[in-house]
Amino acid sequence: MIFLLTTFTLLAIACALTFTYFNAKYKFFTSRNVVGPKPEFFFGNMREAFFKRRHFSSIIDDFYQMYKHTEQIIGFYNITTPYYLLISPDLIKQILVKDFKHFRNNEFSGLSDKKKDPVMALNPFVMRDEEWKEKRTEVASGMTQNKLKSMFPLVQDVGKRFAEYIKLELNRNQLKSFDSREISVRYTCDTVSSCIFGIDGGSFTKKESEIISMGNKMIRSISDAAKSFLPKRLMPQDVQDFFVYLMEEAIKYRNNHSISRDDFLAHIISLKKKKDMSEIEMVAHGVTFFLDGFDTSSIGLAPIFYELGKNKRVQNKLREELVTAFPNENDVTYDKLLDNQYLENVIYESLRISPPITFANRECSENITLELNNKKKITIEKGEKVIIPLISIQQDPEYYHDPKEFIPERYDHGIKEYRDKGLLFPFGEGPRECLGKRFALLQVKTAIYYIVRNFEISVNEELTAKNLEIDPEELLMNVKKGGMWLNFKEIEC
Ligand code: HEM
Repeated sequence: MIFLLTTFTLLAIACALTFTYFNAKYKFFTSRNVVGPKPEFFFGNMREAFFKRRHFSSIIDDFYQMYKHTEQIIGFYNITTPYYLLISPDLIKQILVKDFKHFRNNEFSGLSDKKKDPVMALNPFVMRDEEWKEKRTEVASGMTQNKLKSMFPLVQDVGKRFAEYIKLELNRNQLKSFDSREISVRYTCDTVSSCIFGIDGGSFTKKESEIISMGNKMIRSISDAAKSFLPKRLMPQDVQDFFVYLMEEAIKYRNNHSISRDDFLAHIISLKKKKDMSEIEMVAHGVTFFLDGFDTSSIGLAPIFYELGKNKRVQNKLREELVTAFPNENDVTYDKLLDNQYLENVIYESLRISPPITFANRECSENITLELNNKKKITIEKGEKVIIPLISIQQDPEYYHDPKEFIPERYDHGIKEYRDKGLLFPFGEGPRECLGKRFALLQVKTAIYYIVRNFEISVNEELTAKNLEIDPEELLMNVKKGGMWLNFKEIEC
């Protein structure tokens, strides 16, 4: 009896303490006079994301819709962690650009442990403060216009092989449907393999190439670690060994064959000489390029094919534009392809509707007081977290008429206008903007060119969900549940 009573009392105390703990946590925003949705015990405002019923960004979008007419900034809880959600484009620009020094790190900064995870810890995405600045500059200087120009023939070669691959598959089976993401991964994997390691990734000749399976293993491991928000090893040892080996072989090959090319590998080799860089640092730069160039770019490319498949008017107009601008294969130059306005509009319109990264986040590094329109002031303190709902802004009917519709002509007067107003930022904004933006655009434009010139694309409505949703299993990335299935018909033009 005494035992039962003691157990019962201890349980009651534990419950009371837990309840008090959660309650205290949920006073964070009320104590600061910041409004937001009411949290519920344990889950905060993220019950559906916790059970993977909905994607984090869809839930954030509900909050955005709830408060967009009344607030510039609100607060919500992920379990017990408070997050500020920025609603006003002006405030977003302020935090990403003007007050960057107060928000120079993102939440994933410091996620990986330098000793356990030497390669991933050197990726600018997870680095902080001065170290971040140094590494970002090192990677960015390997992606200048000149270097990208010298990589263009390599990307072009993969673009041609991409079209050949689809033709070959269609010859085998005319009725075959392709998962847009799956074919996009094959293409992006081979472009980065060629540009960084100087190798053929084999994505168009093998069912699953080794480099794709290593890339996928790395992505799974990062995603698991990010979900737990604990410092963990992001890159499994066998994946690290694989990339170390690739880098060693690439450098050996280049030295033994006296190849001189102004590309990313040449940049890494020159950094080694200049800065006495270790082998791991060299591999880390290669992996930074590989990781996003393979994964994020494919997530950005897949919906472009899908939108073109759904919108025959835009697809035909784009094809006509490309045929007029590039009557012959020799006319396809780096400058002309990158300058093609309609192609750029098509890409940005798809990135507006389906940005691969649906929200950006920042961690406050120096206290700051924000003055809001209603004269209210909010102080965000060091260590506190802020979310920028990229996808919600980009789909807000207040800023875009028919926001779900794919209308590249919206940018006929320029994309800059939307960017300047803080309404279009699929690559983020400010000093921490996507480091590979220029390479990504080159990669995506080349793929679209070769596919649209060679095929008529249509959506397989039977295999593709009517209302495409973001897969709730994904933490950050906008991968569509069930995939986007496409049919291709070879054409001559
Ligand atoms: C369509 C393709 C891509 C999209 C839409 C995209 C988008 C983004 C976004 C939204 C961010 C976060 C920006 C922020 O927090 O403000 C980011 C960061 C980053 N991206 Fe990309 N990205 C793409 C491709 C690439 C490629 C090809 C590379 C490398 C070659 C790359 C390298 C990076 C790196 C290193 C960061 C972290 C930058 C930092 O924290 O300083 N991305 N990207």
